[in-house]
Amino acid sequence: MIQLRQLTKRYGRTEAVSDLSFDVRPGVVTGFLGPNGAGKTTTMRMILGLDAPTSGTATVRGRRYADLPWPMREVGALLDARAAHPRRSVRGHLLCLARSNRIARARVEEVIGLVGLSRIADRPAGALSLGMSQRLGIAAALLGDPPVLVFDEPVNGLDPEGVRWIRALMRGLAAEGRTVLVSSHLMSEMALTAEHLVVIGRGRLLADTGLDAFVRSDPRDTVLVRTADAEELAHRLRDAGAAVRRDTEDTLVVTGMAGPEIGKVAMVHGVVLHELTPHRTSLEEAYLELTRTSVEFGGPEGER
Ligand SMILES: Nc1ncnc2c1ncn2[C@@H]1O[C@H](COP(=O)(O)OP(=O)(O)OP(=O)(O)O)[C@@H](O)[C@H]1O
Repeated sequence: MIQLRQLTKRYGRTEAVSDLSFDVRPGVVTGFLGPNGAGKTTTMRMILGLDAPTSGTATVRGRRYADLPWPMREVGALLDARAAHPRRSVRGHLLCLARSNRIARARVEEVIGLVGLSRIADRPAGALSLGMSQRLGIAAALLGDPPVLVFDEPVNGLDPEGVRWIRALMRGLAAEGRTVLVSSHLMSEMALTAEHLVVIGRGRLLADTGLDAFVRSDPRDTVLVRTADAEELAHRLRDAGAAVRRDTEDTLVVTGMAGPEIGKVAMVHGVVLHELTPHRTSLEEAYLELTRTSVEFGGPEGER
């Protein structure tokens, strides 16, 4: 479990993270979403003790990172895939981390196999492709077999095979009962990986919800209705409480009433329908709408 309470980080006049409170629970992948510059990396760095909060707290299993006796055994992280010393080999890098955290040598070989780097374990880290570096970063995160994992944009720069592999890995880790927090600025990516979503914009919490509830709660679902009696039906539907917009001569866009009820109203008033198509707001649309203002006003300030 990761817990954030009123977590705030200021850099000069920029408030990168503002009063952020949420829990990341075990057993599911939690997607941490927000547009560029929203504060995801800063939040993760505070969870991992790499940045000190201006105020508030971030704890892993009830303790601040600095108070964890064997941090790598409590929480594994992938923040910067190119963090390994470029001249050190894949195996050498992992052995070095294992030694300093009193992790058995056998575990190094295990994680090398787990991330599929066995064939290139003697290659220097600096000679790896971005995808291979990501795998090495993930191997390092898994080294201490930690119950909590934090991944910052892990699919960045990966080919489709690598992306599928990471998705399966994260879901597998969560299925083992671990706490998995993974950041992305792409809703399309999170829709395929996460069960729970935490969305932030300009450092503030915008949503903390299950993936399903995220779209279900959207009031902008519409039904497209085509009929030769558009005028008459629009009138009847409005009387029944729906919001109706006339799209073309024979097309209405109805909000606030589901397809079956619209059909019933039409039948009662003898209106023949030519089409009745529900349009569920997609995750992507709901996400864009939610973060719209954070992007608009994020402007140049949002750039590092
Ligand atoms: N070390 C720093 N010094 C000054 N400002 C910083 C620093 N680190 C982050 N910021 C600012 O804090 C804000 C949040 O940045 P952060 O990198 O956490 O966002 P992000 O959501 O991870 O974005 P991205 O998806 O682009 O990585 C930005 O406005 C950024 O410019």
